[in-house]
Amino acid sequence: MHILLCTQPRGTCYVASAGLPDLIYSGYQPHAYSWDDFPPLKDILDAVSMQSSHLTCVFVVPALVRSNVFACLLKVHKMLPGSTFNSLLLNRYKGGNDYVGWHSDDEKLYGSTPEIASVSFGCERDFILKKKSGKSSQERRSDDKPPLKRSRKSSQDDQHSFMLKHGSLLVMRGNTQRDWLHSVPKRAKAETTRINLTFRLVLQE
Ligand SMILES: O=C(O)CCC(=O)C(=O)O
Ligand SMILES: [Fe+2]
Repeated sequence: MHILLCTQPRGTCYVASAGLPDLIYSGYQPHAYSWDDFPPLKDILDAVSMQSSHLTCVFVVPALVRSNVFACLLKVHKMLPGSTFNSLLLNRYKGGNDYVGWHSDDEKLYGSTPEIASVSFGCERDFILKKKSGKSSQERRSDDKPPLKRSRKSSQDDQHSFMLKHGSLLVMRGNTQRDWLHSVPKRAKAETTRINLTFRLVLQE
């Protein structure tokens, strides 16, 4: 698999269906690879988005049945029966120095209430949600400023920390992007690679 490496503090790769508006965030405009460039990712997309009546089709694909990925996709599908996605931002954290800074995925192309299904593989990492301070705060992805502190759920319920383990599924929907920031901070003890797949629906113009 080709991972597009740029100046972000992790590897990223963007895959999207043809004809969608470009994704631009924090000054980055990643090249949109085609699903056909990555057949395994296309299988994953199909599994995540398919209708339940077609679910059995995937069971007969031996490569998927054997893989942990498949169990994960079933989880996504069961939890989000009506959801469809047409783009994927893949993140690769090679070790504890790789991170994503505080941001919200509130780009216009996702609409006002984006649904993001985030599947994680490999090294477990903390994922932190922090309530935005201002009512109309639009703090953007700040990859140049790593979150410094190990966060715990605060007494004001304005911060929550989740350990995203291998095979975990995290879903952000509703007003999550409007009201909350999230980050995956640096972690000295995270020595191995983590791959994170975030499936999103880009609205057609
Ligand atoms: O790696 C993660 O769990 C989060 C990635 C993320 O927030 C993003 O790609 O927008
Ligand atoms: Fe994000």
